[in-house]
Amino acid sequence: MLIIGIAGGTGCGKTTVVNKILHELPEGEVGIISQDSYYKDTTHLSFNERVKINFDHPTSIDFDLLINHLAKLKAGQSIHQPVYSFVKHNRTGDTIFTHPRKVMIVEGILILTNPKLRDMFDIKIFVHADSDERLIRRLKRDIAERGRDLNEVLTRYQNTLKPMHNQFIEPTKEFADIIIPNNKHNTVAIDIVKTIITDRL
Ligand SMILES: Nc1ncnc2c1ncn2[C@@H]1O[C@H](COP(=O)(O)OP(=O)(O)O)[C@@H](O)[C@H]1O
Ligand SMILES: O=c1ccn([C@@H]2O[C@H](COP(=O)(O)O)[C@@H](O)[C@H]2O)c(=O)[nH]1
Repeated sequence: MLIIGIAGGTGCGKTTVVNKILHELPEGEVGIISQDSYYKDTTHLSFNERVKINFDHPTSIDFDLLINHLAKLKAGQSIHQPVYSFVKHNRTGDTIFTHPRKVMIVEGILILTNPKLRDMFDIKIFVHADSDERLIRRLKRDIAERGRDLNEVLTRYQNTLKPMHNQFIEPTKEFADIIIPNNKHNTVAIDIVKTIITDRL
């Protein structure tokens, strides 16, 4: 199994890049693990308490479960990947039965911050987009898909996203084997990643 970690700040285009890689490789050979599925379970908290959580800090992620699940997949076992709701700020209680594949992609803003998880990746990729580009994309996406309004996204960006990005996410760029510039759609980079994956399989 080839395990690929894809990191980068919110809105840089990780999910988009992953979908393009998925599209380029034979069906059934690639599986996806999203870091977002591993936000800590917060069922014991009220909605108002959950809204106050810093979702851009490494402590918000259940890395033990994520590492445990990835190790199981590597050992050939299937897992029940939690499903996360950005609207509820919590796991839904549902799971996706995820089978081991030849290529497993793990994507998320904080996946390169954890040394144990980082060591499990055969290839580490960091997707880069400028902060203004990421903010614009995040605004559009969160309003359209995640039930947010303009004020909420901007306030969270200033108070949490920007400082957390600078403190935790941007520094993990140094661990990357490949940095994909993604201010614009980058088909050349996707082709290169596809070639590297195909060569390693
Ligand atoms: N290179 C790009 N150019 C323009 N828009 C993009 C690009 N990559 C992604 N997007 C858009 O930006 C938004 C955030 O992208 P997404 O892949 O969800 O980012 P991430 O998973 O890193 O948060 C989506 O609406 C997506 O369609
Ligand atoms: O309940 C939640 C959990 C996370 N977020 C935000 O999501 C992004 C990470 O997702 P991307 O797809 O990489 O953008 C992170 O910046 C969190 O702030 C949330 O809004 N609510």
